[in-house]
Amino acid sequence: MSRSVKKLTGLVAATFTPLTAEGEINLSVIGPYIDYLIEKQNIKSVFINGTTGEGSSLSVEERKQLAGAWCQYGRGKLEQVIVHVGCLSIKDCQELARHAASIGADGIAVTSPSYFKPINADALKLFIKEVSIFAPDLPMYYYHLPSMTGVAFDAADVLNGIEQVIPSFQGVKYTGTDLRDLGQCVSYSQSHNWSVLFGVDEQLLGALVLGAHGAVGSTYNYFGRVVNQMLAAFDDGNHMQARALQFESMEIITFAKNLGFDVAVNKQVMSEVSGLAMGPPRLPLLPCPVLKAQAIAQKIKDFSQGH
Ligand SMILES: CC(=O)N[C@@H]([C@@H](O)[C@H](O)[C@H](O)CO)[C@@H](O)CC(=O)C(=O)O
Repeated sequence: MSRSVKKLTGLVAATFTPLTAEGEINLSVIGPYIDYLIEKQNIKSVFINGTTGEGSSLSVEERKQLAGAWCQYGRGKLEQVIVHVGCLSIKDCQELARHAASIGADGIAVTSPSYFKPINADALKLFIKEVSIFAPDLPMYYYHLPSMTGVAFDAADVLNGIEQVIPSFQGVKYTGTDLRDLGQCVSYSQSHNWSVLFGVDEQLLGALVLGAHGAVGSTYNYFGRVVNQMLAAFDDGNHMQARALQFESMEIITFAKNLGFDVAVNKQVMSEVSGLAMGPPRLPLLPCPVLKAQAIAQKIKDFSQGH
């Protein structure tokens, strides 16, 4: 990798993909969405086309158009646009990686394929390497997501020695709850100056204690401003304050989970809280009843107003 790397830290919003009522991608929302994240949520970096963004339900062409719009409208406003390029076909991953490099993205991330699965960490490393060579100058992040991919070998095993095969490797987005494995990722990353970003929003404080450098998550879209206060309290050594804020976010997420909190519900919640028209989810996800989203959104608004 030739250019110097901006280390990815702090809160990163895993963005939703705006769709029209007819189910087509709605690029007109991206500009106002970026302004909303910066002005109302104090969020300056995004992770697009991931789980929250229904990336696996989008065509390669749609993913390219979205990545193009995020990079175009985010230029000079956002600090980092990370493009998730994970797909079942390595050819699609490679095409998306090459495209991300051509539009000036700041990094790419890849999940493990989840239909034909790698048989071990070495096979997954090889897969990530074969994607990375299509964007050799872009920081590459492994997106560890065992709950969705079913690929559950330790992320630390994937990181171990990966710098020898992928010079552009820069860290891991860890969406899992195994704190032993997470800690080992942080430990290994230290000597490489890589980033470990945590992806379970309701457990972020535990990950910060272990040394995570930031977080990528859906809830930072609508309460990132308050979670930034939690990060500041933690950095100041005010653990009581940090814990109180994490408890409040836990309570909201638990409330939402008890109502059935999938990406479709989450997307409608974002529309209710932000006023941006995120539109429906794409099948197989089903639209969320508005009253359910409004109940969750009200909790979020109360949380935000209280801070
Ligand atoms: C499985 C899942 O969707 N996890 C979310 C979390 O932000 C999650 O919505 C939150 O912790 C609430 O459970 C993120 O990690 C996903 C994410 O970063 C992405 O959209 O790629």
